[in-house]
Parts: sequence; C-alpha cells; structure tokens
Amino acid sequence: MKLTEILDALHFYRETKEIENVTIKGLEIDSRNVEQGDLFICIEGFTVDGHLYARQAEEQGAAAVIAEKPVDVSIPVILVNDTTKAVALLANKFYDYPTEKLNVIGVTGTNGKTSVTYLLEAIFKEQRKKTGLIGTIQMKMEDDCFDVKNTTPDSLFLQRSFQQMVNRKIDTVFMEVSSHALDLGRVYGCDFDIAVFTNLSQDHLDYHASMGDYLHAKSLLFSQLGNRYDEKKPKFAVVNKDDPHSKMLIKSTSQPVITYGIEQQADIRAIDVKLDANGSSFLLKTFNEEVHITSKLMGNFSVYNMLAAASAAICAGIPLHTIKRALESTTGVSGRFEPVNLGQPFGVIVDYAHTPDSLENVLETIRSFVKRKVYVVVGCGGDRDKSKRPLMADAAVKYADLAIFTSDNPRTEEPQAILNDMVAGLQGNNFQVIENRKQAIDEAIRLAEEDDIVLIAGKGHETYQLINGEVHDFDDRIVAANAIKFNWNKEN
Ligand SMILES: CC(=O)N[C@H]1[C@@H](OP(=O)(O)OP(=O)(O)OC[C@H]2O[C@@H](n3ccc(=O)[nH]c3=O)[C@H](O)[C@@H]2O)O[C@H](CO)[C@@H](O)[C@@H]1O[C@H](C)C(=O)N[C@@H](C)C(=O)N[C@H](CCC(=O)O)C(=O)O
Ligand SMILES: Nc1ncnc2c1ncn2[C@@H]1O[C@H](COP(=O)(O)OP(=O)(O)OP(=O)(O)O)[C@@H](O)[C@H]1O
Repeated sequence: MKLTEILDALHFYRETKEIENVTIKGLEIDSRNVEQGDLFICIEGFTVDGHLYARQAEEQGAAAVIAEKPVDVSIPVILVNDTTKAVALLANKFYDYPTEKLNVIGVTGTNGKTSVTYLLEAIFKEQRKKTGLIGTIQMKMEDDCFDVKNTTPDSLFLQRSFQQMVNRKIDTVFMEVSSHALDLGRVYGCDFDIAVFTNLSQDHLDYHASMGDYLHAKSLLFSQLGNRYDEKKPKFAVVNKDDPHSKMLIKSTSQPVITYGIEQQADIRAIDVKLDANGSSFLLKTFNEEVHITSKLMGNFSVYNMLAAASAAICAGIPLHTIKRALESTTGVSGRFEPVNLGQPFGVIVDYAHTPDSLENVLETIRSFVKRKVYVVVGCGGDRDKSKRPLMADAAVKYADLAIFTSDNPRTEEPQAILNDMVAGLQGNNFQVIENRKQAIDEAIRLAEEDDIVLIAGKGHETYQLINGEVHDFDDRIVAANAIKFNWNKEN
C-alpha cells in the first residue's frame, strides 16, 4: 500500500521528507519484529519509550516511522500528536476496516467478562454461526486457539486478528473489553455492534485514579458505540439494571439500550431464581416470550452472566429456544468454578475470583449449599491494586471456616509484604498464612473432611505463577489433584 494512501486515515500529520513514492508492506509497533518495508510506529509505553527504537527499526528495513517527536533516522518520519491513536486508525485502514464486516459483541465490567463471552460463543455455535472470541484465556477463531498477552490486545494485533477472522468467514466475534484497553485506546475504531455491561466493583485502582475514572473508562465502550452509523447494522447497549453504575452507561450512549436484571424491572429478567448444589434454574422473560432455564452453572452471579449473554443474543436475533438449548448444555469455563474431582469425599473448586466482589459471590454461593466446612486458599497479585488486599481477606474470613492466605502472582513484590497488606487489621482468628501456594493448597486439602468444600481462588485457568519476574509452572488444578491423590491414597 502507498504510504500516502494509508496516511489518509490520519487526516492530520507532518512529514519530514518526500513520501510520495514510499510503499508500505506492513505495520509494526515493536522494533524487534520489523521487516523490510514496514511502517514502524513509536509508542511511548509504561516501561520504555518506543521512540528509542526507531533507529533499530530502520536498521531492520523500516520504510518510514510514525512518531510524536523527532527521531534520529534517515527514512521519512511522519509526526503526529498521538501515536497510540494513530496506530489504531492506520491498522483499521490497513486491514480494510474488518470490524465493519464482522458482528462484534464487546463485553465489559469488573467480573463476568470471560464467562459471558463463552456463554455467547455457546449460544451462537448452537445457532451454527462461525464464531471468534478474544479474551483473558485465549483468542479463538472457530475451534483454533491462540495465546494472547492481554485480555484486550493492542489495536494493531486486534485489527490484524479481525482481518484473519474476516478471511475465515467468521460471522460474530465476542470480545472482552478491559478498562485498560478502553483507556489506552486499544479498541479505538472498532465497530462494535453490541456493547454489554456486567457489573462494576473495586479493582484496578493501581491504574485508575478512582472508581469514577474506572467507570468513565468502561463508559467509553458505550459512548463510542455506533460512531460509524450504518442503518443496516443497528447497535445495542445491553446493561445490568441491578447495578447502579448502569445509569451512567445508559446516559453515555446514543444507541438503543436493553436492560437485564433479577431485582429491578428490566427488559429481560430472570424470575423465580432457584440455586442449589447442582446449578441454577429460572424463568427467562423477554419482551414477548418466556422460557424456563435449568443450568449446571452455580450461583446468582451465573444467572446474571446468562442474562447478559441471552440479552445480547436476543439483540442479535437468536431465537429463544436456541438460547435455552445452549445455556442448558453449557458446563462452564476453564478455571471458573471448576471442580477437581477424583472421587474424594469433599469438594474442591478452582475459581478465578480475584476481586473482593467476585470472591464474596463465589464464597456466598458455596455457603448456600455446603454441608460442613468451607476452606479457602487465596492471595493477591503483586504490582496491582493494593487497596483491594484487605478487602479480599475480609471477604475470605467472612464466609470461610478457615482462610489460608498465600501467594498469587507476586510479580516483583515481596510475597510476605502482600500477605501483610492482606491481614493487617484483620478481625477474627479463622485464618492462617502459608506463603508457598503449593503448601497452602496441600494444607487445605489435608484438613478437608467429608462434605467440606475447599475453594482455591484467584488463578483459575492460569498455568503459571509469576514470581520475581520469572514464570514458574503452576496450575491450581494439577496441584490440587496431586494433593488429593496423596491424602486419599494415604487414608485408603
Ligand atoms: C500497563 C499496560 O497496559 N502495559 C501494556 C503496554 O506495555 P508497556 O506500555 O509497558 O510497553 P513498553 O514495554 O513500554 O513498550 C513501549 C513500546 O516500545 C516498543 N518496543 C519495546 C522494546 C523494544 O525493544 N522495541 C520496541 O519497539 C513496544 O513494542 C511498545 O510499542 O503495551 C503492551 C503491548 O501492547 C501490553 O502487553 C502491556 O500490557 C501489560 C502486559 C499489562 O499487564 N497490562 C495490564 C495492566 C492490562 O492491560 N490488563 C488488562 C486486563 C485487566 C483485567 O481485566 O484483569 C488487559 O486488557 O490485558
Ligand atoms: N457476574 C459476575 N459477578 C460477580 N462475580 C462473577 C461474575 N461472573 C463471574 N464471577 C466471578 O469472577 C471470576 C472471574 O470471572 P470471569 O473470568 O468471567 O470475569 P472477568 O471479568 O473476565 O475477569 P478478568 O477480566 O479478570 O479476566 C469468576 O471465577 C467468578 O468467581
């Protein structure tokens, strides 16, 4: 593509040299990956300034550079005010506006994004649609899975992936949209068709200055919805009416809003909700239809997730009987309320709860059906929101008979310092601190007796532990299974 042609996407820029004859083979934001003929875009990051790598990009064959300030290279430099925004616009154009050719459902909220996207995938697959999915666990194109570094990847990776999905004739993509991504403009230019809000509670206050800022970041998904008006492609905002933050999101969007809920009078409601150890059931009531749902998913929060997915699917025109079939056959998502069952006489559940609200929800759910004691093994991540640490510990001791506080992903922090933050000022004596996560899991499983439940929270599907900048193999499900085998064999 001619450089001048792709630059049309920016409208406003200054070039340092004649660029009429420059052609571009690809776009790149990482100098280490630059290939002959690429356009390198310098991004000022949190760790390093990409402008420092312009020379390296040139040495690797870059044809031109996009920058916010002068850089020392002999190839043409295009100066813009904001390279992050520029890369989103350029990638969108370079890959020929792929989200306009796809149906894109974006899901945002503190908890439930992954769960809702997987429920949507199940519903749309039931309707025999070709689907794509982007989120915390992985990216999927139909059944092919790819690793991703971020819940919501950078705009260049995103647009490239969307184009691959278009080439594969994928119909609908379900995508988790993190508040970081919204704030950093990673989804700038994405043409979402349906924006879904799950809920908002405390998290990420290391990044966002306040809960107000956090909500504002979430609201961008709704205020940007339908910015590319297309009469043939109607947009919908789907929000949880029981969460008071929805009021602000409803105000942020110019598009039609569909509400869902259990408590409030919402457009789409779950009525007569019943929860037990086998799952949940409820009457799903829409504008003009109703259907009874019996699901294997447990807890009130799962009913909310099913409502969110069902509401978005209804907006997309999926029939209610298809939604019912999909919700009733879904068994859950990797690492979300996932049982580890080797026939032991007590329950072991691995769950990704890593916010105070999600931990409380999961423990409340377990409390509602457990016959005897509840043990919880939980920690908090390092280099992340410190203010949630005591709140996580409070939630654990409030619901569990015994909480064992341990390491999560300490990253570059001292594990003991994180644990000190968790237990500082903690009331009650129903807790222990065992820094080593394997030992903590072993201990909980050693203590568990018939009809007890052990919840291992915080890491869910993760297969590693990040300690001191190093990645160590660690899978709660495998560690728990080994501990069960060890204790079970000993007793039998
Ligand atoms: C704080 C944050 O969001 N950081 C993201 C950011 O990294 P960064 O700013 O540190 O990047 P950097 O290393 O300074 O690099 C700046 C630029 O220089 C370039 N560079 C760098 C080195 C080099 O040799 N050559 C070169 O060109 C880089 O390619 C980049 O373009 O850009 C990276 C590439 O896009 C992201 O992977 C990275 O996410 C990190 C891993 C992260 O942890 N992000 C979290 C906070 C996050 O975004 N989380 C949300 C989910 C939250 C949730 O819901 O739980 C998410 O969406 O993932
Ligand atoms: N609707 C919900 N409300 C509250 N808690 C929930 C909800 N759905 C799931 N959870 C809890 O939160 C945990 C994380 O769920 P899920 O992965 O779906 O959320 P997420 O928003 O994708 O999180 P992340 O962005 O950190 O990946 C689950 O393991 C469960 O404990």
